[in-house]
Amino acid sequence: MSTILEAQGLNKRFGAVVAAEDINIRIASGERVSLIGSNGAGKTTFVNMITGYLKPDTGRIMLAGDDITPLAPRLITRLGVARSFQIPQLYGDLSVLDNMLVANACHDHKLSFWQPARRPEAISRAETLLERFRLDEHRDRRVAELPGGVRKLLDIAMAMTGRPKLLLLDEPTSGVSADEKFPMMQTIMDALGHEAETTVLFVEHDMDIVERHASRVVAFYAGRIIADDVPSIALNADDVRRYVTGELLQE
Ligand SMILES: Nc1ncnc2c1ncn2[C@@H]1O[C@H](COP(=O)(O)OP(=O)(O)OP(=O)(O)O)[C@@H](O)[C@H]1O
Repeated sequence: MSTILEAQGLNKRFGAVVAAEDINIRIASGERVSLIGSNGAGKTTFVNMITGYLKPDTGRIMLAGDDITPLAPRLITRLGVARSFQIPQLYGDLSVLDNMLVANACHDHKLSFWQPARRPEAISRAETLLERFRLDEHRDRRVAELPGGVRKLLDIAMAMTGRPKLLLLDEPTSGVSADEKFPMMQTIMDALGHEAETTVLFVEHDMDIVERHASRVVAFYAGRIIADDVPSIALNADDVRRYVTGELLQE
């Protein structure tokens, strides 16, 4: 498998806080990688450095062999890195379909008088994604009227309109009830299963979800990677049980 993302020696400090310390990681195309770690461990800092919202103090980030470290976030998005947010960034007054079409047009840079968002091929791609994310029944509803879980699914479906090489999900099921959480994650992973060219990195606190849906786990503590392996090994590592799941007492 070809390497889609490579981080080389990333360091990031905020004053005295070490948010990333010598992060080295290579991710192959098609992997489903879960980023785990307690609050403040450095997961979001890592995600923000990949998307360009934060620049590392030292180190490099390569996307499909190209150095993206100095690039602005919108250029990194254009090269194929998409993300969803803990709090979805949606247009409440527009319909679900129109949110999809705006996301698609923003990705294509084709939103203009001459290239309206409602092009047949854009509508067809949007409808396919809505179906895969089980959002088709909501197609014509105003986003402001939708429950939180549905909005989260829409946010991820919107991120997929441009067929990204790399999709970053920040706690996709946070804020969703325990009953909804597992079916929702299943829907997300089933939908992403149709997009074989997209590699997925997801931040997750629920270890049952990690075990079920990740092909690889990268665990952070105090800005460092303390485990990087398949779930059955990473989740049983002493440092992970000590600093992430709390199963062992901290020394
Ligand atoms: N913009 C910032 N300014 C100052 N400190 C920051 C900033 N962003 C992150 N930090 C600090 O860097 C450390 C790592 O934070 P980060 O948000 O990456 O952790 P996290 O693993 O994503 O945690 P959580 O699970 O709570 O989201 C924390 O100590 C945090 O307070």
